Amino acid sequence: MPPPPPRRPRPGPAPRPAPPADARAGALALLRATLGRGQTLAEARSTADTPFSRLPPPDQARALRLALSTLRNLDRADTTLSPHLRTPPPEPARTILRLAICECMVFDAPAHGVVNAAVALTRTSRKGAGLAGLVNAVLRKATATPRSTWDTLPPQRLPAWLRKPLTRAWGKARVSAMEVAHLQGAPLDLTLRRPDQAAHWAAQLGAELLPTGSLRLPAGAQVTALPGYAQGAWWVQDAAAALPAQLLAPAPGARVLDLCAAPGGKTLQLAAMGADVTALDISAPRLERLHRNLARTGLRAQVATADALDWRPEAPFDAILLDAPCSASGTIRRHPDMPMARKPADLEALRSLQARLLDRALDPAQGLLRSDGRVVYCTCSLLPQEGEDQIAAALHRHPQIRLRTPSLPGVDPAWMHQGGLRTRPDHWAGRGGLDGFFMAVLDHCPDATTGA
Ligand SMILES: C[S@@+](CC[C@H](N)C(=O)[O-])C[C@H]1O[C@@H](n2cnc3c(N)ncnc32)[C@H](O)[C@@H]1O
Repeated sequence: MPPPPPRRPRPGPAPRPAPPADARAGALALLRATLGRGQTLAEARSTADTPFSRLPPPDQARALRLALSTLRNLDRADTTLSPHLRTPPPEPARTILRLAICECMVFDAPAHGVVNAAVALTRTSRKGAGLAGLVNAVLRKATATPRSTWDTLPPQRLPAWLRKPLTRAWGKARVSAMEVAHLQGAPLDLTLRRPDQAAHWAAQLGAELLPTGSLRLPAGAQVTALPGYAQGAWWVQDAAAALPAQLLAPAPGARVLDLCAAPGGKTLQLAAMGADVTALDISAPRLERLHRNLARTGLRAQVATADALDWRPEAPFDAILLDAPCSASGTIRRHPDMPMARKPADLEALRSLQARLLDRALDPAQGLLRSDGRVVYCTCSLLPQEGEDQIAAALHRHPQIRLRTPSLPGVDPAWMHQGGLRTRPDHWAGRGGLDGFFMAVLDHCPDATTGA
C-alpha cells in the first residue's frame, strides 16, 4: 500500500491584527481593569505592558481623560444605549459602547469617527470580532441622541453601599448635590510654599486665590509646564486637603510627626512652615513620590518607612498629623473609580486601623506624643464613621484629650461639625467644589481628668 499523503497542516485562526495603539484602546484597557477587575485607575495605569502603558505620554493623558469621563457617566451612557439594546452585550462590546457614547456626548466628538473607531476596536479585541456589527448598529442610533437630552439625565448615582450611609448622615438632598459635584470633576488646586506670595502666584498663573489661601485653576492644565513648578513654588493639593496642616500650625522648629505622610502634600506644608518634620509611611513606593516632592521644592524632612502601629522614635514629638488611610470617598470627584474599586468589606478594616492609629498617636505612653502635645486627625472620607464618630469614640477612650474648636481664616462657619471641620464636594459649589474631609484638633492635657 502506498504511504498516505503527508497531512496538510490545518489552517489556524488568522492572526489577530495588533490592537491600535491609540488613546481609545488605552482608555478601554483602563476601564476594563477598573470595571472588570476592580482595580483602581492608579493600579491600572501602573501595570506594565498594556495598551495604556504602551502609549506615548500625550495619548496616555487623552486615554485617562476618556476613562475618567466614562466612569463619571456610566449611568448616562447606559440610559442612552439601552433603548437600542435588547440585553446588555457581552464584553468587550459593552465597555466599548459606553466609552464611545461618552466620547461623543462629553467631548462633542464627531459621531462618524467615534463609531468607526469603536467598530475597529471591537474587531481587534479578543472575543470581539463577532460583536462589531452590533456595536456599529447600536452606536449609529445612540449617537443621534441630542446633546440636550444627555445633559438632562441624572448624574451618576453612588452605589447603594455608599449612598445609604451617606444619606443617613447628610440627607437625600445633600447626597444628590454631591453626585452633581462628582459629575463635574475637580479643578486643579495648588498649595503655595510661601502663602505670603499668594497674590504674586495668582497673577503669574492666572489662578483664583481661594479664601483659605490655595490657588485654583481649571482642570486639565499641564502641571509641569506651569510657572513655578520647576522651582517648587507650589504643589498640587485639593484646597480641603490643605486645611489640616494649617490647623496644626506648628511653630518654627517644632518637632512634628506626619504619621501617614506619603505622597507628602502635608509634609511639604509643615516643612514650609519651618517645622522639624519626620514623615512616616508604610509604603516605600509612595514615599518615593514624597522624596521627589521634597527634592523639587527643596524642603527638608526626615523620612521613615515603617508601620505607624509599632514604630518608636528616640523622643516624643510636639505634635502629630494623622492623615489616616480611609475609604477616600471624599475624593470621588477626582477618582470616580473609587466606588468600583473599594468594597464595603474594606470599610471595617479601615475603621479599625484608624482607631488603632488614633490610640497610638493620642497616648503619650506609646512614645510618639509629648504629654502636652497636639494631634490633628483627618480623613478624606464622607463617612462619619471614619471622621466624626472616630473622634467621639477616641475622646471616650482617652479622657485626657480635649477637642479644640478649629478656627482658620477663609473657612465657612457652616463647615464646623461636631467639634471639627467637615468639608464636602457640594461645598463652594459655585467655585468648583471641595474634596470631602473631616479634621479635628486634639490636645493632650496631662492634668485633665474624666469629666473635668
Ligand atoms: C491618606 S494617605 C496619606 C496622604 C498624605 N498625608 C498626603 O497628604 O499626601 C494615607 C497613607 O497612610 C499610609 N498607611 C497605611 N497604613 C499605614 C500604617 N500602618 N503605618 C504607616 N502608614 C500607613 C498609606 O501608605 C498612605 O500613604
